[in-house]
Amino acid sequence: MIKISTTSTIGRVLYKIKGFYYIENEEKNIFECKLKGINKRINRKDNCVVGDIVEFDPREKIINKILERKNILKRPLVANIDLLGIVFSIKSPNFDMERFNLLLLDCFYYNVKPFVIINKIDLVNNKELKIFKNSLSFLKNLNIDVFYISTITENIDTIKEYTKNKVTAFGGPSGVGKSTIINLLQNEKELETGEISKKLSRGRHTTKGATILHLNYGGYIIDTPGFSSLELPNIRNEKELLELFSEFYEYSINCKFNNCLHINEPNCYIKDLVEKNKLSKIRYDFYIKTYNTLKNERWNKYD
Ligand SMILES: Nc1nc2c(ncn2[C@@H]2O[C@H](COP(=O)(O)OP(=O)(O)OP(=O)(O)O)[C@@H](O)[C@H]2O)c(=O)[nH]1
Ligand SMILES: [Zn+2]
Repeated sequence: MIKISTTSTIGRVLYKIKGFYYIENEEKNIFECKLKGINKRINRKDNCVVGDIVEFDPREKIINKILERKNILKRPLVANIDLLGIVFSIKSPNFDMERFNLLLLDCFYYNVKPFVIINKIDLVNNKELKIFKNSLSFLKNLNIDVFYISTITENIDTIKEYTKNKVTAFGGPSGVGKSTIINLLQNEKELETGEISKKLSRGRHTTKGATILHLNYGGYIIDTPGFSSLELPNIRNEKELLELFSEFYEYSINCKFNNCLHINEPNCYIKDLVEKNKLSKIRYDFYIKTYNTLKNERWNKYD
């Protein structure tokens, strides 16, 4: 058991500048602290990161302990995210299904709950929108919520409601409207908590890392939309890959082989379902492609 001194307080790391951590306590006061030596011993970048919930001593200005994390993302390096908003535009730039699936895979791998925002629907007609929605119908099987929006022609109150009292990060390709959306969510806040916002923007100019911002309607937002990787996470084997395709899981007990990878095996129930349009071919093809990439570029090295 670690002894907690009487001055110890719990707070969240909002941002980090040159070895100083800016921690917010429950009363929304911000404290500048350093990391206690013992926590620094292993010299790693992820010792203490933005989003960490920490025990700190406000008098000594020292972080004593980092509490267990719910999750940690690598890019941006942030911990304890409740939601990741995957933002794409339907057009301009065109929607990119492969990249979209890669981001979903990242979410499952890092144990972050995703939701999807398809922006710029003002650029298509009703028919095009309907066809597009159909191509993303597989999200329902994955229990992923999706919002079709335009920051120009619609208000985004549904997204405010959804992110209320949550820690939300946004990711997606360049130019899809992430900053526009974040600004719309942020705007009212500027008026009410100008003081904190001033402090935070000071941090923003001097740090390249992630920053967490308040939402006036409750909750936080990560303002570094750096989660847009095209690289596969470190999936170590077939089993780990299959775990990231949860929609296959419940059906795979019907495959002839209980270790079926749903590739070339006979009597594969998953392949049957895909042929009958009962499982998304888009997702299945992405699975096969990912499997092949990992097998050729990573796993065979350990054979
Ligand atoms: N037609 C249309 N344009 C939009 C919409 N939302 C944003 N835009 C425009 O799209 C462009 C890119 O928006 P940003 O918010 O800068 O996109 P971003 O995703 O933050 O881009 P990066 O900062 O490069 O990652 C801007 O010119 C916006 O005005 C929308 O709903 N419809
Ligand atoms: Zn199978």
